[in-house]
Amino acid sequence: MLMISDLVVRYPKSGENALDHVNLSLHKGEFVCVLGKSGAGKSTFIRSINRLQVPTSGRVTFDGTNLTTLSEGKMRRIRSDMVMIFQHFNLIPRMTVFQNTLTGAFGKRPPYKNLLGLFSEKEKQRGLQALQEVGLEKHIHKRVEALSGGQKQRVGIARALLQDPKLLLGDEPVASLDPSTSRRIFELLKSIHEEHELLSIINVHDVNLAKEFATRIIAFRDGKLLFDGKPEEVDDRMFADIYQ
Ligand SMILES: Nc1ncnc2c1ncn2[C@@H]1O[C@H](COP(=O)(O)OP(=O)(O)OP(=O)(O)O)[C@@H](O)[C@H]1O
Repeated sequence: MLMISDLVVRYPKSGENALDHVNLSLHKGEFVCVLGKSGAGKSTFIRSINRLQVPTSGRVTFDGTNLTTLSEGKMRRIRSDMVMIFQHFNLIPRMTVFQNTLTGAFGKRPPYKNLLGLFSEKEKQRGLQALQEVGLEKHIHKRVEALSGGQKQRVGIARALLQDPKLLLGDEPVASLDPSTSRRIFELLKSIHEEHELLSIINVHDVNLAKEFATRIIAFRDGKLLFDGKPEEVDDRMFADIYQ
């Protein structure tokens, strides 16, 4: 489903590659957690997949389409199959839970409808259903700025569901949350992943969360792919290698 071939990212004025000749093949149904110490390249990797970060060289192929050479218009269409969950939620603070959730449908609608904020009954029904899935149906009319961090991330996930994605990307989605809330968010992500048969690729700092939820773990060190394997293969020695 997703092929990463010889991917290199070098930021301007940097003497080193943030991602250094990475090769990976990732499949539908995999819940991939990405590990690595700060600066290892995790975020650059996630952002290169949906071309928020343009690769310096190499290739990202999604469902048979080479994204690296795609025009911005075609990329926008492909991006509507990909969704990103962010550390700081990226919600619109003054809008309600319901309004924020409905913006998830924007990528698949004509722009004038988005400008006018017109939503069909079917879209509204889908919004409500997504909020039920994340357990926020009682809060639909609250402004998101009044919510806790965990609730905000649930809105982020409901919004993602409205997009009906095939690929879920998470750039440190629990880094701003306490340990028990983080665990609940991972439980939710995993159940949504299974329910909607996604490929999920999620950066996480907490190795225990990765080991508990991932079906596959990859780890970067200095931009290079250091590990690619099963969660139980991340033993103390590998842990030390990743975080040395
Ligand atoms: N916009 C940028 N301009 C220049 N260098 C950058 C930029 N973004 C990241 N880098 C550098 O690229 C390397 C990889 O950064 P990246 O953010 O991908 O790491 P990370 O593993 O996600 O780190 P963290 O866990 O701290 O978020 C680092 O050396 C970082 O300093």
